[in-house]
Amino acid sequence: MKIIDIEVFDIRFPTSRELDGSDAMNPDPDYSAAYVILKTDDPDGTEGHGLTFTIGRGNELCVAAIKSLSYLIKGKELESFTSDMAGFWRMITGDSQLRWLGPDKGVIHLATGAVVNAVWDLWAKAEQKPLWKLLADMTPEELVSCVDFTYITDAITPKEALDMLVKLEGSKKQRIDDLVQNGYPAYTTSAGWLGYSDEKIRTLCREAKKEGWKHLKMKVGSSLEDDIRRATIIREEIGNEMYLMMDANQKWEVNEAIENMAKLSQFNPYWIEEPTSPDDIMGHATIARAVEPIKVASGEHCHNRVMFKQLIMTKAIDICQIDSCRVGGVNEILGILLIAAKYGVPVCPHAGGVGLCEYVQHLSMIDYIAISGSTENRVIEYVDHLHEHFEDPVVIRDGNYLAPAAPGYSITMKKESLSKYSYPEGAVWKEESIIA
Ligand SMILES: C[C@H](O)[C@@H](O)[C@@H](O)[C@H](O)C(=O)O
Ligand SMILES: [Mg+2]
Repeated sequence: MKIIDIEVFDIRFPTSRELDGSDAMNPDPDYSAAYVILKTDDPDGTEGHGLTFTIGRGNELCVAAIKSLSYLIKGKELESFTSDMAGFWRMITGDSQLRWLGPDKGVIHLATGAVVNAVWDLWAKAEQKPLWKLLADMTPEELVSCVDFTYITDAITPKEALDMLVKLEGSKKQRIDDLVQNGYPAYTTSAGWLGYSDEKIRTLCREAKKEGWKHLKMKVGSSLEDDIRRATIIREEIGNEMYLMMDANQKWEVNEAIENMAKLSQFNPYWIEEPTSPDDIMGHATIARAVEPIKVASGEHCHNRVMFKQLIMTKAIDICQIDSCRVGGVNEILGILLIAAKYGVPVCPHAGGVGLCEYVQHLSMIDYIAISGSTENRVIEYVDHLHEHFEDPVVIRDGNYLAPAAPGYSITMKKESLSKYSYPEGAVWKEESIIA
């Protein structure tokens, strides 16, 4: 199967109108996707779809970067990539001129996420399997051969990775059966957005409890007084049994984070997420020591495996929050999952955004099946937005993600949505400019 053309779309959803997705750092996000379709010469019309997530302005930069990368895959056979997946990833991230824009960070790496994920989607569709199953059916050798170990061999070598996977191989089938039957545990962020009124938070918390959620995440980082008022409301509604997580979205100085968490500890938070700059490894380590037993979580703005390696090896984070497109797609994620498993750090993927729930369910599932072999202390984020735009949206039952069955990486958007939400020419945005 040859990739003969690449289409790229600038898709934006006006979520800022209702303040869905709002937090202390990002008060008015428009959940957006730089969306790519790989067209092939397959007579059945098989396509690979992928996206990278942004929150609105600047999405056009990711679109442009995807176009810049596209010459690396256009006209190539899918098999030439899948026969050496680590080599494919090195090729995409190692272009002698484009690499200068990163390496492995920023807009060019977000674009890499979209392109790499589209190739994985295409492969899974060609094999007629959901992505998690494509990965689950690989031998330990095959799975390890998908990972580029450049710059992480001090944390884990290919041989160590292989030994870890071989140990879990015999019990894989049991975990697959468990997943298919029961799904993978999730937590909800849908009630806790910062821009919601107290009344709305109250209602959504009550509903979340009724729906059977066991974990709920709220936003903090506005004023401490405000955070305390909102946490009081939330605990009143959800009681003391449910886990409550807090997310500061990088708002605080290191010392401020420690002081504020001392005050917020009365609400018994399970973790504090992104307490400070995502690049501040020492700062995270300092906070983690000071706020124990509250855990420190981070990763949605962690741009590559090398940063994750440092955060994990220095025990700066207790919870690793991979983001399916902030890093360069499935290959790099597998490397991070391996590091996290070796050092015993649970992975709880970030999924606030569009399409991220659809993506990360596959990643947690393969982590459970073949890499960490555990769901203990692990939950996938869930947000209740925009799933209706996908052909194969996530399914939640009793607070668990059910294993997707359709072939691919679950990221194919409906044609009508691609057209209606295209920016700025789609109907939704035209309406907006008429109203304005
Ligand atoms: C702007 C976004 O909605 C963020 O608030 C969101 O990704 C958040 O950090 C999360 O953890 O879900
Ligand atoms: Mg977050």
